[in-house]
Amino acid sequence: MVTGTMNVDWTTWEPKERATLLFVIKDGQILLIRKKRGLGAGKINGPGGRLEPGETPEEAAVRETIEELRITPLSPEWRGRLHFQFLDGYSLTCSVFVSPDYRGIPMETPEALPIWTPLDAIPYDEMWADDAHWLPGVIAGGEFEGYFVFDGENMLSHDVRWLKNPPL
Ligand SMILES: Nc1[nH]c(=O)nc2c1ncn2[C@H]1C[C@H](O)[C@@H](COP(=O)(O)OP(=O)(O)OP(=O)(O)O)O1
Repeated sequence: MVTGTMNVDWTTWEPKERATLLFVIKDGQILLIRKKRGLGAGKINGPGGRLEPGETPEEAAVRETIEELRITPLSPEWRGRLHFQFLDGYSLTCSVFVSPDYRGIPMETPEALPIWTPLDAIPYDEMWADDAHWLPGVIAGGEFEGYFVFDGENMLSHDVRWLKNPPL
C-alpha cells in the first residue's frame, strides 16, 4: 500500500509489472547496453524487459537478451530481485540474472547498443540510481533483495538486503 508520505508496506506490496535484467560477465568485462527505447531510454543498463504471459523470469531474461543484443546468454543464475515503487503509482519488480557466457556476437538492434565495459569502469552516473547500490555486490557474487522508491528518475529511498555473500 502507498501512503501520502510514500511509506511502502513491502510485506503486502504487489507489483503492477514484472521484468528482468541480465548481465553477461566474462573475462573481467560486463556486457551493458545503451537502451534506445522504453522505460529508461538513454540510460545504460543490462538487457531486459517485461515478462510475457506464461513466461518464467529466467525465460524472459533470455528472450529479452536475444531480442536486444542477438546473443543467447548461457547458464543464467538468479542473483536478486528489485522492487520499485514510483510516486505516480506505477510499480515494477525486476529479477536480476548473471550469465558467465553466451553464444553469438552482440549486435546493435532498434532497442539497444551493446557496450562491453571493464568491471572497474561501470558508468553508474549514466545508469538508474539504484544500480550502484546492488550491482557491485552482484559482481562480487552476492544475492539480494532491493526495495526502492522513485519519483520519476529520482531515487527517494533505497534498502538492499543481502541474502548471500554481502559485500564487505
Ligand atoms: N530503477 C531501475 N533500475 C534498473 O537497473 N533497471 C530498471 C529500473 N527501472 C526499470 N528498469 C529496467 C528493468 C527492465 O529491464 C526494463 C523495463 O522497461 P520496459 O518496461 O520499458 O521494458 P522494455 O521496453 O525494455 O521491454 P518490453 O517489455 O519488451 O517493452 O527497465
